[in-house]
Amino acid sequence: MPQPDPDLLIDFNDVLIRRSGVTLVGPVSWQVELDEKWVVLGPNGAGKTSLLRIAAAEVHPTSGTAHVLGEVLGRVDINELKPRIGLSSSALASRVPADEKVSDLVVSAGYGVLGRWRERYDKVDTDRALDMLESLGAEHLAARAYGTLSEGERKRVLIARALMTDPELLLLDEPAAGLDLGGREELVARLTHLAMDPDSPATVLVTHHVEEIPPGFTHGLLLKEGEVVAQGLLDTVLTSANLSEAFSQSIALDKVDGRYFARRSRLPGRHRHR
Ligand SMILES: Nc1ncnc2c1ncn2[C@@H]1O[C@H](COP(=O)(O)OP(=O)(O)OP(=O)(O)O)[C@@H](O)[C@H]1O
Repeated sequence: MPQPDPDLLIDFNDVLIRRSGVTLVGPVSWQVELDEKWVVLGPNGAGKTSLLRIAAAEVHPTSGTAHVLGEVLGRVDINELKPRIGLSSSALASRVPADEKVSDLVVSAGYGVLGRWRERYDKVDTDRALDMLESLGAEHLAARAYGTLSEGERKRVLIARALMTDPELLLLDEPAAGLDLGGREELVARLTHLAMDPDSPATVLVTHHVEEIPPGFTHGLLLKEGEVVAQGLLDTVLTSANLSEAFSQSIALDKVDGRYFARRSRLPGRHRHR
């Protein structure tokens, strides 16, 4: 087996997941480098979350080779790998107890647990948790119970938690899902700030919507029915032709101030008068 490239945080070669004889995603070959911010985009059921779960070291591929942070999945102790990966997902969100205090939820990531674990945490850790909350505009929520937060506040708190361990790789699965316009725009602004920070980790953001892509993201992987439609630099991947192929309808795409906006386009000639 070839030696892992130290500059590649994700290095998948012909990775495929099959369950009950059905291919969920793959074969996908995909490389993510140190300073890259990727968007994984595609319609419902395209295999985005399945791919992200391999990157999060939560599942092994059925076939192909997956290196994550230079380690081969299947050979490395996943418990050693996980603190190096920051993950925010709805699956994780649904496991947070409603009475969990926000500051405890964030600080406990540093101890590799969900929920309060120690009676007292080290001051350096509680300070860092507050810093992470502040970077997501959520420091005022530190003393609140998680169950009392709005959807947008929960998303930002979970991203603060994902950043707590200073991960080498940040994985965000549909961070804007369920947010209203204001909440989405607030989150996009925070993620833009993060993406522009030269010290921020390599990031993979999964979404269905091009409107949720923060400026500063560099690369895209477009999936349809488990297969790659296009991948590479974001502007070359996000085209009307590629989106139309992925979403199986004619899509028009605009880019304004670094943001993307998509809509269904009229079929050619349909509106013409004879
Ligand atoms: N354990 C499983 N057994 C069988 N099929 C599964 C399993 N897990 C996922 N699938 C199927 O695999 C396909 C890909 O699912 P996945 O969640 O990766 O897609 P997705 O692109 O993230 O979708 P969405 O945008 O709707 O969240 C879907 O058709 C889903 O029903």
